[in-house]
Amino acid sequence: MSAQTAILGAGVMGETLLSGLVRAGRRVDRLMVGEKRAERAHELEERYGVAVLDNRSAAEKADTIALVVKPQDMGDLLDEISPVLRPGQLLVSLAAGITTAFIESRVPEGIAVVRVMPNTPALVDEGMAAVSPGSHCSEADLAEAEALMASVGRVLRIPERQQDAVTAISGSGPAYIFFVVESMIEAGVHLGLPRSTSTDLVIQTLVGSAKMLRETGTHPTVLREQVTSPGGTTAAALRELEVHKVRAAFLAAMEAARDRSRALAAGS
Ligand SMILES: NC(=O)C1=CN([C@@H]2O[C@H](COP(=O)(O)OP(=O)(O)OC[C@H]3O[C@@H](n4cnc5c(N)ncnc54)[C@H](OP(=O)(O)O)[C@@H]3O)[C@@H](O)[C@H]2O)C=CC1
Ligand SMILES: O=C(O)[C@@H]1CCC=N1
Repeated sequence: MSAQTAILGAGVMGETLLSGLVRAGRRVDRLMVGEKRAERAHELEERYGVAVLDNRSAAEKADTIALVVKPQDMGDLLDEISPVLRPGQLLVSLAAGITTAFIESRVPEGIAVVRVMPNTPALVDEGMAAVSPGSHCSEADLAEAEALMASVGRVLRIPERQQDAVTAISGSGPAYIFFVVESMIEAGVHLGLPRSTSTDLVIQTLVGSAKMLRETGTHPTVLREQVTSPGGTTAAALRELEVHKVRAAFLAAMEAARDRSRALAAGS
């Protein structure tokens, strides 16, 4: 992996990546952060002991540059750092919607670009990241981006045309799961359980179910059928979920996320 890595944009995702790299044992003197706000820069310096610079200085010094600003800010950021970029550097974009072609069109010819869709479980080293190479990207560049993301979870290599769908599934996915968890906790409270009891029950049920999926490799339909006793409680509940079209709602939600990712690519 390259000697120096810069993270430009230290919000939720940028800090998640930074903290993961530090946890994975990356030397902080090989990490830099680009941040405009003095207060936030101070906070990150205090918390991680990392050098916080202006974007241009960080980009100039780094071998690998992670771009972690909002999609709407990407054009301005690229215009800011483009004058100091040189062939041999690697740009790794974590932004939803933004294509490698867009980035390549804003930086000097020949710079390697990798597009990544990460997710926030990277904060606990259980991230899921999908990576796609741009047009000037070598196998070594792609491996470098994969190694960066592998420090905070699993990595999958995908064609860039699948990135908008991936964003809708694993990028936004944690939010859908948290929404389901919130809903189940509230339902437990409605049924008369203390909030803390309901919360414990729901979280352990989620963790146990996720572990079954991962460790047994059994299809979710089979696992669901194993819980569903004939004429029992689960069947009664699942009937309500079908009546309320929850399956169709998930499909519509993820189509909306996919379409929003495409719209971000178009600059809206
Ligand atoms: N959050 C998530 O779950 C995921 C996010 N992503 C992607 O990660 C990117 C960041 O998202 P997220 O972390 O949630 O957003 P945040 O708003 O939390 O973070 C963006 C950060 O970038 C900073 N920033 C804006 N402009 C610049 C600039 N020119 N130079 C340096 N820093 C800048 C912002 O500072 P300020 O607030 O001062 O403007 C903010 O701290 C997005 O592109 C998003 O699509 C991808 C997958 C999952
Ligand atoms: O909501 C968003 O746009 C970002 C991208 C995927 C998850 N969060």
